[in-house]
Amino acid sequence: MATVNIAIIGAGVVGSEFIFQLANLKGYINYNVVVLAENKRVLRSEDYSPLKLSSWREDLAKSQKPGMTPKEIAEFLKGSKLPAILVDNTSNQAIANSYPLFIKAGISVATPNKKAFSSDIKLWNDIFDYAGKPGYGLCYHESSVGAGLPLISPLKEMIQTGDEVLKIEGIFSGTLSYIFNEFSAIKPSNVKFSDVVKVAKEKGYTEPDPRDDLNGLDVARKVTILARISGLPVESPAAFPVQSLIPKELESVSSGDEFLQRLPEFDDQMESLKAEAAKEGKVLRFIGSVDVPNKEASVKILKYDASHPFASLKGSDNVISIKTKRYTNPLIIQGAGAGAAVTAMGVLGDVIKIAQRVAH
Ligand SMILES: NC(=O)C1=CN([C@@H]2O[C@H](COP(=O)(O)OP(=O)(O)OC[C@H]3O[C@@H](n4cnc5c(N)ncnc54)[C@H](OP(=O)(O)O)[C@@H]3O)[C@@H](O)[C@H]2O)C=CC1
Ligand SMILES: N[C@@H](CC=O)C(=O)O
Ligand code: NA
Repeated sequence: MATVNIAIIGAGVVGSEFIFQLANLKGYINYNVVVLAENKRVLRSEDYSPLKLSSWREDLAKSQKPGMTPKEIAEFLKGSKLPAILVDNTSNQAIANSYPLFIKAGISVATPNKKAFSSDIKLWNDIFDYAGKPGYGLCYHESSVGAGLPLISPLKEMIQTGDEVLKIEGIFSGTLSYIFNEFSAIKPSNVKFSDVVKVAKEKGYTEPDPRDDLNGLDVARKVTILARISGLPVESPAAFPVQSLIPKELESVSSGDEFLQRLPEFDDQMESLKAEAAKEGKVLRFIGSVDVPNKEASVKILKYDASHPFASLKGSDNVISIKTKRYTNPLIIQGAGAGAAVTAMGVLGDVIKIAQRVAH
C-alpha cells in the first residue's frame, strides 16, 4: 500500500481534531504518523512504525521525551526512505520560519498557520521559489484563510489556468463576523459593542485576549496571503492600512480582562458609527480587501446595504467575494470560517492532496 510518513506539531483545538479525522480516514494511502509533538513533549516512533492514534493523548501526557526542534524533526523524517509531510498545527513563528528547511529537504508541509505566508515576503519567496519543484517538498495551506472553506486551492487554480484577479473582498474573521452581525444587525437593536465582545469571548470565538482579534492583525494576515497569491507582492501586514477597533486609550492596558472591563467607556464611538450607517439604511461590517489593478490592500469597517451578501451573514461565518477577468460577476464563497472541525478538515484535505502526489 502507498505510504507517507507524517510528523504532526501541535495538538490543541485544531491539532487534536486533525488527529481524530486522520485516524478515521479511509482510502488507498497509508498515513503513517511517526512524530507527534507539543511544545514540551513529543511522541516519536523509533523505527518509523506508526504511532497508536487511539491513545495519543494519554501516551503524549506520559511521554518523558522533550520536544524536538524543527531541524531534528526534518532529520528524523529524512532518515526514512518514505515521502514525508510536516503538519504544523501551531501558530508558532519559529516553526513557520523552518518551512524552507523542510521543503528544501524534500519534505512537504500542510498547515493552517498563517505566520509563514503573512510575515516578511522573503520567507514567502523562500518557500514558493522551491515548493513543488522536482526534488523539493510541496506546501499547502488552505486553512490559513477562511479555515476549510475552499478558497486558496481554487484561487491558485484560477490563476494557474490564466485568470486574473481584479478584486477580493470579504469578512475573514469568525470573531469579527459574529461581533458585527450581532452589533449592527439588519433588524436594529440597542445592544452595546462592549457587551457583544464579552459574549463573543464567552462563546469561545475570540482569542484568549480579545485585543488579538480587535486589532485587525489576523484579518491583515489573511489579506496579505490573498494579495500575494493574486500577484501583489505585499511586504508584510504592516504595509497597508489596517483599522484597529481598540480605542487608543486602551492600547496599553496590561491585560485582556482590564481591556474588557474598560471597553464600555468607549461604546459611544462604535455607537455613532452604527447610527450613521443606520440613517442610510446600512449596516457595518469589518472588511479585508485586495484591489490588484490599483495595487491596494486594506482592512477597515465599511457600510453595506441590507441587500448586500455581506450584510445578511449569520453567526461567525466568513464570506469572500472574488472578482476576476473570468468571474465578472464575483464568485461568492460563504460558510464557517473558524472552528476545529472545519479547520482540521482543510488541513487534512491538504495532506490527502500532497499524499496523492508523493506517496508510493
Ligand atoms: N481555531 C480556529 O478556528 C482556527 C485556527 N487556525 C490556525 O490553526 C492553528 C492552530 O490553532 P489552535 O488549534 O486554535 O491553537 P491552540 O493554541 O489550541 O493549539 C496550538 C498547539 O500548538 C502547540 N505548540 C505551540 N508552539 C509549539 C512549539 N513551538 N512546538 C510544538 N508545539 C507547539 C501547543 O502546544 P502546548 O499546548 O504544549 O503549548 C498546542 O498544542 C493556528 O495557527 C491558528 O491560527 C486557522 C483557522 C481557524
Ligand atoms: N481568530 C480567527 C481564527 C482563524 O484564523 C477568526 O476569528 O477567524
Ligand atoms: Na480556506
